[in-house]
Amino acid sequence: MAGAQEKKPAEAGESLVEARGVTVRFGDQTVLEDVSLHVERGETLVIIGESGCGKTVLMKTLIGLIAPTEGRVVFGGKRLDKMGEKELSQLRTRVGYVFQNAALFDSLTVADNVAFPLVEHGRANRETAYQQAIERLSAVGLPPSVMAKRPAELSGGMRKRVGLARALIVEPELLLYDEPTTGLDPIMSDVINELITRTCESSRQQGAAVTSVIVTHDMRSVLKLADRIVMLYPHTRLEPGEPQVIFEGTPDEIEASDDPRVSQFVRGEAGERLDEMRAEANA
Ligand SMILES: Nc1ncnc2c1ncn2[C@@H]1O[C@H](COP(=O)(O)OP(=O)(O)OP(=O)(O)O)[C@@H](O)[C@H]1O
Repeated sequence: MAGAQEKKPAEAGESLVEARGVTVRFGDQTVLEDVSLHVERGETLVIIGESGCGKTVLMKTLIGLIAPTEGRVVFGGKRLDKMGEKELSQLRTRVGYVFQNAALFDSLTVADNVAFPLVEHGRANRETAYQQAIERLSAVGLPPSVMAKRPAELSGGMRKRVGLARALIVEPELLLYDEPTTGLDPIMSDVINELITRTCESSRQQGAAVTSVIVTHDMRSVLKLADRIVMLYPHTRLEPGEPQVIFEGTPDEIEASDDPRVSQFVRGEAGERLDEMRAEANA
């Protein structure tokens, strides 16, 4: 927490990406309704909320992997819906995505997985990319012995670190993390959090502070990493007219929140949820 308070966004107030009145529907299911948020350059924004409330959908919408049904997304001052496929794919080269399940290619070695984005974007030949992959893997604490292995031969914590190395190799301006610690033991979770913190710090020291958006349920990660937190509430459980973003603020503010929906989540208490879920399942 102290660490989170000391951190300062590089250019506070300037948005890198903004969602403005975003609604996302899949068929007749509304996942997001009229959601607005901004991500400031250089900050670490953490998106929390219960499973299925639309956190991943929101994160994918921010980089144009999902197009909003209504509303718009503005990235670096430009509307995504006005960009062509070429411009969108160029924009995505500025983004590193650490997927929930690491999303590695099983048929490639660990080193080739990490080198892949550089080769794919034509930013390095295979040999140079491979050398850089080795450096990135060593920076996340993976020994040379894993380079030639296949992802399936690694533990979950190792795969997450490979996924992080692959996202970092393009030196992104925006890093998106989808549940980076899910499924890991507390020590390995903290290792991942420490790597995320160090990535932010070293980018700041180099004068090009990375902007990070992290989706997580893990309150330890939230309190350790967040400059700012946004909490989403499931659309199905909102009263008509209620906003879907039910909290926006700092780690200190969320701990002091008197909204029972927020404090219940922060404390990890089920409250009436089991009975509500049974009622929903029987409806
Ligand atoms: N491409 C898609 N097509 C149809 N429905 C989708 C699609 N992507 C997500 N959904 C639905 O949108 C809802 C929100 O999904 P999302 O993955 O954003 O939730 P989440 O808050 O990230 O959940 P979790 O914490 O469990 O990962 C879910 O009901 C999901 O089934």
